[in-house]
Amino acid sequence: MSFYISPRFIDKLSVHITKNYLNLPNVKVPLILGVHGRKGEGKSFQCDLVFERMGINVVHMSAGELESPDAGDPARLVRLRYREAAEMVKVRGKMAVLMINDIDAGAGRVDQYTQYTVNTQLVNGTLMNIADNPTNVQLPGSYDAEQIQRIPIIVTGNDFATLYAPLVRDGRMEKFFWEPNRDDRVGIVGGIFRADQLAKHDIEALIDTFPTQSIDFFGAVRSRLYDEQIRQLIQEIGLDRISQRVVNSVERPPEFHPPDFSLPHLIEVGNELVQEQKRVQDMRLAEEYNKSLYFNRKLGNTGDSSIPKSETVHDRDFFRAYDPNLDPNSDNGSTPPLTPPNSTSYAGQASSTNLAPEMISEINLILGQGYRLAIETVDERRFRTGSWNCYGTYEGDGATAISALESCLAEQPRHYVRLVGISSRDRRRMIETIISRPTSKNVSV
Ligand SMILES: Nc1ncnc2c1ncn2[C@@H]1O[C@H](COP(=O)(O)OP(=O)(O)OP(=O)(O)O)[C@@H](O)[C@H]1O
Repeated sequence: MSFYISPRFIDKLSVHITKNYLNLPNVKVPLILGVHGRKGEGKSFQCDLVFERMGINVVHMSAGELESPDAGDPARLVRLRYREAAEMVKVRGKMAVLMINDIDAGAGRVDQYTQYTVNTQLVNGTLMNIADNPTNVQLPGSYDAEQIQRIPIIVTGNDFATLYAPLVRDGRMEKFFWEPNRDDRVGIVGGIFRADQLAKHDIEALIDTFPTQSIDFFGAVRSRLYDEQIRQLIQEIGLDRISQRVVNSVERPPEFHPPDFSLPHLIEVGNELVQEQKRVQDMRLAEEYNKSLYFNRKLGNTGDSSIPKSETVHDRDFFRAYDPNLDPNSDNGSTPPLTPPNSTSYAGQASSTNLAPEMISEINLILGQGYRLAIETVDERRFRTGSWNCYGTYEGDGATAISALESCLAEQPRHYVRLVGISSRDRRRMIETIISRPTSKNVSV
């Protein structure tokens, strides 16, 4: 099947790779190309398509190989794979690249709670070292005086800010932020459905119905269409015999007729997937609620990169909210006790309330700390600029706050709603938690 590759993607990769094989006079070429962007937008997939189109060899590494119980192993493996690629060029007479997928998952440091291991340090150091001396990459225990072929390295990832900053600097890594525009999306999704002969206007309509979804989503929709026939096959053969029929059979492999590729059916299947994403998201919100309650209050941790960075409440402020004895000027990073505060339980919690228990707990938590509670809302457009409106502020009485929140959620179902705990002493915003997101649109996970 011939897939679509974005021309911008081909251009960036082909120029980077070719440039690394040329001897440009007095030009220092970065060895690493970092392709970063949202998950599931086709970074790795398109890299492979470009390599295939260029007819070049690839040596792959993945995030999982960048960590090991034995310190030093991953860094050694990076060197080994790099040298393998250099050897390939020599033997096969073709360009080769070293491709490291999802590097931030293996060598990145997400926050101060992610362990920065010896391996993380060594992998970052090794890549820096290779970027600085690409023709002199040695394996431990031996020294090869002969120079080796310079091999361009392509890395993909979601958030390069988690990588060691000197590795990402311009002389070592050229950066390419991959965010498909509508034309790219139409081309790529058209490629996914090419064999099914979907009309261009149907593809456009499908993309416009799910504008926030990544490319990966549309591949999953296509795959889901075959489920009905597979279910039927299992029923016909029997659950106990399906294994033999599929894996170890003298019969011909089962055949499937083209499923229903009509636009309404695609949208129906897409909506099912969105519902499942939402369930995952809801679970994650609950988990984050619990985690953030005791550890940190970074609003950006919900995975929604559109949350403005200015919304971040610093951990120290949060802990200070729980421990007023902490010196407000101290920045010594001393670890606060990880025990939850004694939140005053709100005795009048109405059993008839429609609010989720987490929302009630959040209200209790804020009022229990003696803070003023503010309910703030914002529509989807203004959410990106962080222009929240105050719905109301409440003090002391939990019942009033609960009924106000109920009214707010009923009145503004298409808005983001957050609860804010404000210190009465200095009016600082000590806690901010988004407790509701728009239900009308598909918010991608
Ligand atoms: N050009 C394309 N043509 C057809 N399908 C594509 C294309 N690009 C991406 N896809 C589909 O999207 C899926 C996700 O792509 P890929 O794994 O490359 O995303 P990614 O951006 O690297 O994601 P992550 O950051 O999560 O690793 C692929 O498995 C494939 O099904």
